[in-house]
Amino acid sequence: MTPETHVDMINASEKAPKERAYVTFLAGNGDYVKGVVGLAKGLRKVKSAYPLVVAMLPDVPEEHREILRSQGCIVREIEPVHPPDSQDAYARAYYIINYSKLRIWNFEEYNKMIYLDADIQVFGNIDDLFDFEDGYLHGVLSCFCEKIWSYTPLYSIGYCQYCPEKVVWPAEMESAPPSPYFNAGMFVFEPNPLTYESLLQTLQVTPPTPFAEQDFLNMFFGKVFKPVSPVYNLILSVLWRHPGKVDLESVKVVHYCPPGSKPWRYTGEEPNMDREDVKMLIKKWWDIYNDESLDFKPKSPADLEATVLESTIIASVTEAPLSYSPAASSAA
Ligand SMILES: O=c1ccn([C@@H]2O[C@H](COP(=O)(O)OP(=O)(O)O[C@H]3O[C@H](CO)[C@H](O)[C@H](O)[C@H]3O)[C@@H](O)[C@H]2O)c(=O)[nH]1
Ligand SMILES: O[C@H]1[C@H](O)[C@@H](O)[C@H](O)[C@@H](O)[C@H]1O
Ligand SMILES: [Mn+2]
Repeated sequence: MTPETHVDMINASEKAPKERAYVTFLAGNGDYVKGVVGLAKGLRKVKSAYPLVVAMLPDVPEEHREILRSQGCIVREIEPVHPPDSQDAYARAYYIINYSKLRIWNFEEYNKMIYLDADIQVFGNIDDLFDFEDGYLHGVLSCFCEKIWSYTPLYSIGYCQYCPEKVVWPAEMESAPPSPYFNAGMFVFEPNPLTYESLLQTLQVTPPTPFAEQDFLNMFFGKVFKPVSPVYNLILSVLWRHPGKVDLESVKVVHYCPPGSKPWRYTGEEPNMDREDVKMLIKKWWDIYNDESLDFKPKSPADLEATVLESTIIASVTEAPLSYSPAASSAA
């Protein structure tokens, strides 16, 4: 290889130390692939120095993998992780999808990664999160105010981590206030084979709970969780549940979590979806998604080939496609 060709081949991912990457997760043949494309373009827009790995289940069609490779993503197939007990087919699909996320702890060639859900968009550079203290799992607190939490005693007394001072903890309540609980749509973690094995073994003796891997990860990493500012994962509903808590101007990451807020399915009909701030954030997501100048542009055919080559297959298991709808997250 001549020095010139080498210079030609350098792209953002090659300039960065190999051992850091963003990672997202994709399952099924539905429209979450649009979320991943949007995220890849968003990371490019804010000039992230690190590549985006897409951990995906075998049921993601080749056509979608191709779209992601052409957007510069590193495609990595993962084996589904099955929940310990048998549930009905619908709940089972929900648990398999969410627990499979645990495979990312096995991405040993990286020593630090930032996980982002596919329904997340970055509006500011968050590479600084990689420099947060090693040995901890960094994430943003969940808000307990949405109806999806109504099965918990927390919800019935109106307790939320965003305003703990609002509720005096009732003496008759059996338990103490919960320890800090993070939203599993964004977290900074360190892949490690021992942690990975321990995660999978612990999962096999842990009965599934409604928030699946989010509950599980909170339990598993409880002692090493460090909360970071909500600007690194603004759960959209915090805008109306805790107005004034987060300054939209300073927000770097938006999580289109509440029902009806996935930008690629947005109709504006669900509760709160007609708010001006929500409409503005939906538009900003589409502006990035539609911006052709943010498409991945390999500097040379060799550059494209390098991206494709990095997309190695970890494991391939032939399984019947999973059927899942996000509504299951509340029903499970
Ligand atoms: O059919 C699907 C469903 C989900 N996903 C992936 O799984 C992620 C999690 O799903 P949602 O974003 O729809 O879930 P929510 O953000 O609404 O719910 C929250 O709870 C979930 C578990 O109930 C997860 O922990 C999630 O990270 C957390 O933010 C998606 O972003 C996407 O990356 C798919 O690829 N295909
Ligand atoms: O904070 C969020 C929020 O409350 C969502 O409604 C719920 O889906 C998530 O699981 C949670 O982490
Ligand atoms: Mn999400």
